[in-house]
Amino acid sequence: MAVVGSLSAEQLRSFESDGFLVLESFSSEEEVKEMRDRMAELLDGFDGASSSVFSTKDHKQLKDDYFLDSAENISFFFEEKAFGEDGCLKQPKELSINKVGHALSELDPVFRKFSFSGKVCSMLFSLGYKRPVVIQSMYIFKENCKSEMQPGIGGEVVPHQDNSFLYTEPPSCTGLWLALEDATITNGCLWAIPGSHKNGLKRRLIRGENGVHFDRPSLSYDQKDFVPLEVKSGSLVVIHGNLVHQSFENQSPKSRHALSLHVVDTDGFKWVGDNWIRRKVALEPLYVY
Ligand SMILES: O=C(O)CCC(=O)C(=O)O
Ligand SMILES: [Fe+2]
Repeated sequence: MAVVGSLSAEQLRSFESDGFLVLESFSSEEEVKEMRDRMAELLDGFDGASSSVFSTKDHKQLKDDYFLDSAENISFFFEEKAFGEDGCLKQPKELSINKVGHALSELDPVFRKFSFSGKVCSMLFSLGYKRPVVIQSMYIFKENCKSEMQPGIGGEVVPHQDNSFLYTEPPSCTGLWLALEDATITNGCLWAIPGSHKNGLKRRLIRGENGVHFDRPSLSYDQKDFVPLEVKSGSLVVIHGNLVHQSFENQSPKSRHALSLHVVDTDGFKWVGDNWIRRKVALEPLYVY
């Protein structure tokens, strides 16, 4: 496949210097709607019987087979706050879901179409990818609860670097975060520390015999170093694998849907065996250069 790079020298400089880049109007309204409608359909078909709470604060559930198996299927994860003391959902399942993942790009035709699109490929080509694969794809809801009784069900994502979770030797992960709704400070937009990608990878999540653990304790970051990345629906945020980023709870009555793809290179880069994702079937590359 012939690919040409779509990023300008100025955009590449900005990415190099900040560790992130916002591409406005990357997706059209129709494309965004198609993905949102498709997710509504997938949720409709989900019975809620088999699922797992997902929280970045508590890594116990990562041991859960449901999570580990989700590397190669389309799984549904509930918000921590979604359940009452009786163990029942406090509100309809559409408002209780944290995310759906982690092989949407591989298995679902609508998300696959976006992931393999010419514009995604040419952007990755600009970044130097030779044989990129979407190693992880997820639809993040960060839902409001549409009730004044319990605002902010959409949970926080604590500060992290994506290379901690998706490690190649040498590191090659880039996050492609597509806003499927406007993301603002009040509904839990991304926040990042500009330039933090230059300070190296601080820790890794290791999959061992008995589930997963971090090899080092978490670092504390100064909140005043983070800048908010408020973006319009359809904007793509390109995230360097070592960039420190986070998001807060949704404190607003508006949801904040997003599609997050994580790409690694498979030409000259080795997917290490102790990553949480251990694929039985190799992924199809977006292109081969
Ligand atoms: O959507 C969020 O709030 C966080 C997403 C994230 O950390 C990522 O896509 O790498
Ligand atoms: Fe991330």
